[in-house]
Amino acid sequence: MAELELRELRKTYRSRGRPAVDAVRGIDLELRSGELLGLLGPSGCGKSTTLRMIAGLETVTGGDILVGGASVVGRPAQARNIGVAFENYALYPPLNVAENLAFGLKARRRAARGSRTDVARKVAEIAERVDLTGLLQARPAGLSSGQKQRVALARALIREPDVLLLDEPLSHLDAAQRDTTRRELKRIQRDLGHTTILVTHDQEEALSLADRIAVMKDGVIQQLGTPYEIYDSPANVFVADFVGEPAINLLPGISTGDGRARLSEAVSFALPVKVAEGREVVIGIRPEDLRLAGRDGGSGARDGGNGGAPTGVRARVSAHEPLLESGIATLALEGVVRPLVVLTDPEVRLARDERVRVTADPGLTHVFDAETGDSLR
Ligand SMILES: Nc1ncnc2c1ncn2[C@@H]1O[C@H](COP(=O)(O)OP(=O)(O)OP(=O)(O)O)[C@@H](O)[C@H]1O
Repeated sequence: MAELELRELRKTYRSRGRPAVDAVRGIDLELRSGELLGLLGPSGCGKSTTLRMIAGLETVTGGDILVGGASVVGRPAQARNIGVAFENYALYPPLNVAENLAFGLKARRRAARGSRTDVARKVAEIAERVDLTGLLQARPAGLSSGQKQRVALARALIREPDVLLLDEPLSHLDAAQRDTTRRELKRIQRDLGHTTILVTHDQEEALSLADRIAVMKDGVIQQLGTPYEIYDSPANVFVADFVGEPAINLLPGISTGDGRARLSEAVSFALPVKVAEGREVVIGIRPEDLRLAGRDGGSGARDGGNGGAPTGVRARVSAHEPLLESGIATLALEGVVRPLVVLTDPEVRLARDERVRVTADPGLTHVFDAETGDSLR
């Protein structure tokens, strides 16, 4: 049985004098027990609305939410046993860390008739787990962003929720803190085994933390899969473009019918699948999947070898930015409007206007229908 299940979940915001907004348009999701699912998408795609409906902070327009097989729709937030750690921490400034952690528990203790020592023991336990023991007497104002984040997480965890919801948990942290906190978050989630949804617009966060990722756009899940599936086999142009840094090259072309797509008179690339002649496509090639094959100006404008002739598509260097781990070259292809971005080895140095050749492995090339944007692989 799925620990958390969303069935055809919908939300339409209606406010007087303004057009209705379909924020979530019928999404289906099933989370296994202990799974961490990343809900990834651009601002306004409906991530927070989905999270708020699960938490019980927003009404549901249609569909169902099941926790442990039972519907929670209509139940107030306090009755759902769902832990939420919000982006803005929502800590109580006059209370110290221990009191902030105890706050949610105390309300429950009254209901469950738990003892005062139970609360103190739980606070100490969870503080130890998330490395807050030395800060229990501190007030929120005196904490760093990373520490506040850990308090917010601990407060969500202390109630031993069935489901944990994390809303942009790393967004206020600087790069160094983000790295450490990300690792800690993963460890804590693994250790405690909570079924978790992590909402983020940051692909790196989703790719590194999540067991599976649901990519969302305009209130619809575009693709659900493991980070590898999302990255290696994007379902459409949107997912391909949203996931990957630097972004995938997306180049319009026309299928020649013999396994290639023509981008211009001079340039064609091999396709991973056969596509009918004349069909308009978009070719997707990730910058790291392109190789510089040579630095001469000879003839031949096809990728792949053909009997000793120079291989690769001819290109001219528009810019090259050598970086520590790899460089980024921007190339111009003859007759092609869009630039081609290629990752280069760290030792490579390219001059502006230098002529090079570039090859793509058809096995790593993506092809999409130009009209629908859907993958044809
Ligand atoms: N209370 C509201 N009333 C009307 N429209 C709303 C309300 N809350 C959100 N929306 C709209 O619903 C859509 C989805 O918003 P939501 O906040 O869920 O997106 P999001 O993906 O979480 O974006 P962000 O990352 O910016 O928070 C947006 O078009 C937004 O403007």
